[in-house]
Amino acid sequence: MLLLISPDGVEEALDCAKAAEHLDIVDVKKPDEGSLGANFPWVIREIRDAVPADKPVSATVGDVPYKPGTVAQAALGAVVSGATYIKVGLYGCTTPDQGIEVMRAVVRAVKDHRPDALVVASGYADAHRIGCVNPLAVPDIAARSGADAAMLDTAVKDGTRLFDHVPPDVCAEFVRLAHASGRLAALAGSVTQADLGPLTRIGTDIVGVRGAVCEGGDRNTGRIQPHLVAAFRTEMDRHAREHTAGVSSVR
Ligand SMILES: O=C[C@H](O)COP(=O)(O)O
Repeated sequence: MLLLISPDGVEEALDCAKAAEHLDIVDVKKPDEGSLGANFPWVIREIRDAVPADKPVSATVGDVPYKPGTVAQAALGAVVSGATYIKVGLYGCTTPDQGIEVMRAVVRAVKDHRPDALVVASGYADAHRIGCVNPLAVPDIAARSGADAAMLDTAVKDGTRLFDHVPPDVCAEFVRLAHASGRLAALAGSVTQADLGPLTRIGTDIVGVRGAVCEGGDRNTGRIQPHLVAAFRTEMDRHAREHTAGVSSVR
């Protein structure tokens, strides 16, 4: 499982750079503009320059409306600015067809410019609170639009967690559906170390984290702490080892 960490700007990205050996992807967002709030192009560029070249930079395009042209242009802005994972939060899409239309436009805009960039279709575990597409529709939206990954995050950051809205067995189905069409499965939403056991067991490819590696566990008032990133990774590695040992002992 890969660890994606979301700093809120250049200063925090520098703290991520100090913990670079413990993380896999640096994810640029602007939390005060929403769960998947988009940051400025120059911030993406500065963060790309600040983190080691072997660490991919991801950028969120926003909690987007059902406006395929607008979103495609924003996605192109993110990839031109140096991000190679482009995440789109399908906030304003109320049906799978709308999600597919938006994501097809994003895939074309991104891959025309940079074919090796990865496009991530993100839904929300608490979709019922905002009226957007059902979480289990997201893997199919990713598959039918040509996106590379299906993701879930929480839309409302009020302390409720991924598993409060989509329990582990449903997340397992999400991962299964994503894998069945050859997509990666990414999960996030106030994930803590306590969630790493189930996330590992169900085969999650990428876990996205911010609050759990911020001072005081607070994604808004706390800053990312390199030692918390290291501790999170240690716990991920422990679960990965235990899972591998468990799988081989039942063979
Ligand atoms: O993409 C990952 C998100 O930034 C997760 O943030 P969070 O752990 O504070 O919910």
